Amino acid sequence: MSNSVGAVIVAAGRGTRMGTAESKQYLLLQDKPIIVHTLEVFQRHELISEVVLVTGEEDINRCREWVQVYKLDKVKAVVPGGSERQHSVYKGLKSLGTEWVMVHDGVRPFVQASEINACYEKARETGASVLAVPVKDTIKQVDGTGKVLSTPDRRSLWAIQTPQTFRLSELLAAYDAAERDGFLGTDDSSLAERSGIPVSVVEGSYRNIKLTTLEDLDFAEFTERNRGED
Ligand SMILES: Nc1ccn([C@@H]2O[C@H](COP(=O)(O)OP(=O)(O)OP(=O)(O)O)[C@@H](O)[C@H]2O)c(=O)n1
Ligand SMILES: C[C@](O)(CO)[C@H](O)COP(=O)(O)O
Repeated sequence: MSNSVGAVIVAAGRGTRMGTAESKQYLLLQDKPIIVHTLEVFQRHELISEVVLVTGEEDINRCREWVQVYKLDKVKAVVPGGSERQHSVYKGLKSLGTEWVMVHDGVRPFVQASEINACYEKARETGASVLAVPVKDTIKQVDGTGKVLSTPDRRSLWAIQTPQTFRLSELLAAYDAAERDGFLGTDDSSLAERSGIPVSVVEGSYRNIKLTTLEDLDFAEFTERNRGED
């Protein structure tokens, strides 16, 4: 148990921005569902001892079948998610039994093994970590009418990805507090931050995109065809 590392892979979303009939995590990439590509990265990684997969209630059976077919024996549980990502993560966390947890989006299949190592090392060193990349564009804060309000200094802006790595007990406490306070965040770190957990960024790669809209699928096809093991 000491310093054991588990992963919660969330895949209970509907993929409305992708707009496909099939939920994006189940679309095929080189003949294999995207969620399987993601699970395989964690299955292969020597740090990871246990994986919890969170899916839609109606997808549990097919996901359990893929766990068998693709020999994903680190997947210890496939559990139903909730209406928001945060609710899905919370359910996954409650089914995990490791000291550390990496929360990862099921639709980020291009995370590298070396990035998982770097995230874990940073979390051990500083308390918690998130994989991230410096923003490439200039970012502006804009009001509801389209009026530009400010231009934050880009040097302090990072686009946040997953995995996000925490001590499981600390993240669960942060999730309990968020539920109590009715706080809804778009990532796990925002819940940890408000609980006073120090979180550090680990610089990752622009390839670790979250497959969100249709044009991301072209990138995914290209990247999967040219993927090498790191
Ligand atoms: N209720 C939810 C919502 C999202 N997710 C998961 O969280 C990850 C990131 O979410 P996002 O890309 O926003 O996925 P969707 O919610 O499916 O997309 P959309 O917002 O376009 O509907 C995805 O792997 C998604 O399946 C989840 O497990 N449960
Ligand atoms: C967690 C996340 O992937 C970090 O970029 C992101 O915040 C998820 O947000 P979404 O609203 O579910 O796309």
